[in-house]
Amino acid sequence: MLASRRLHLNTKARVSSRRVVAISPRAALTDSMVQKPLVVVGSVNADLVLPIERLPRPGETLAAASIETVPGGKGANQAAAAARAGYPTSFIGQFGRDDPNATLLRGALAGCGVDLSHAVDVDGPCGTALILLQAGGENSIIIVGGANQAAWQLSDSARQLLSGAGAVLLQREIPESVNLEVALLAKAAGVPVFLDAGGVEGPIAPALLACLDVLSPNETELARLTGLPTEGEEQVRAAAESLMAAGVRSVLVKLGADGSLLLPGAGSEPIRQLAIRAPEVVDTTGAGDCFTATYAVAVLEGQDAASALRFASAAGCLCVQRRGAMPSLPSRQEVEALLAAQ
Ligand SMILES: Nc1ncnc2c1ncn2[C@@H]1O[C@H](COP(=O)(O)OP(=O)(O)OP(=O)(O)O)[C@@H](O)[C@H]1O
Repeated sequence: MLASRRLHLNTKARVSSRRVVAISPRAALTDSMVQKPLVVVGSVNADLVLPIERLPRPGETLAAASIETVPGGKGANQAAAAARAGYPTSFIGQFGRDDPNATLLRGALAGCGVDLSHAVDVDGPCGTALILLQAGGENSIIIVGGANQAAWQLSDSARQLLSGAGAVLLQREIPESVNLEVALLAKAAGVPVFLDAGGVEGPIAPALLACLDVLSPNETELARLTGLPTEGEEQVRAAAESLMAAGVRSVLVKLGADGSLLLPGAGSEPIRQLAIRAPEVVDTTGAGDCFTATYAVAVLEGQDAASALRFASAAGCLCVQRRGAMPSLPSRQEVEALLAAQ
């Protein structure tokens, strides 16, 4: 989360945004789907985290205080978040066959309860992110796509899983052609498609936009995707509406400590959810992944849009109070306890 991209909302906007409109986000998400798994197709990375005072200048060598390898990647984070939230979740992704980090990554996902039976091993390294964590909290990140960007071939069993899923959740850290293939397959089977806009920064192809039931950008991604300003709630809403005009069914904008804004669908009023106040913000890494995934879980469970937003906000609030991405994902019990305390 970039501090500079946060909205400055006026009081009027905040008050009016508290209005709750009970509406089912998607007619397709009926009770009969509750037991069908959420299938996350996406990236998995080994995050190499190096705390440093500042970035080295060209030709300069600096010492890092430590190096830590932690599981990450938007696909893996989102799969882990959904599973931790108590929903049956499968992950379709690619691990580097000869990369020792693959064991760590598989173990972390399995430990969160994610079904990995449709994940595959490919030649080469795992996706890897070198995270230069500077004093003051700023991150500079270099990504090696590795297995995430290698050739993908969806197996027949993976296709079957996707066709019978409760919903499919995508991000933008694997080839966009794979996202399109999966989205088309899901759409043909009547399976709702969620896309978190995080990852590659380019435009989304119209054919992919037309498959999306839920597109979830943060306001920076929203501005880049639409070419429109997103400096205040009205601008965010207008930019989100332009995505709906391009064929997306609903848009869920993440606004960091300012909460979120959902445009549930044509003819339905936007729903503004304020963030649940975190007593201490330790690390916002992964909050967006946690939010999108837990929103998908709540929708799959049949919660109405306003309840689903509150559920995801509680999960996001808990996530920012702990360090790391995957290690900070809250359990179902923690989310429910926080909601009960509101
Ligand atoms: N400081 C905070 N306090 C409480 N809740 C927060 C805070 N930051 C984020 N959240 C919750 O998490 C949600 C997602 O966070 P955010 O908007 O930062 O996503 P993001 O920009 O995609 O994050 P990232 O890229 O860091 O994963 C917010 O909509 C909010 O509900």
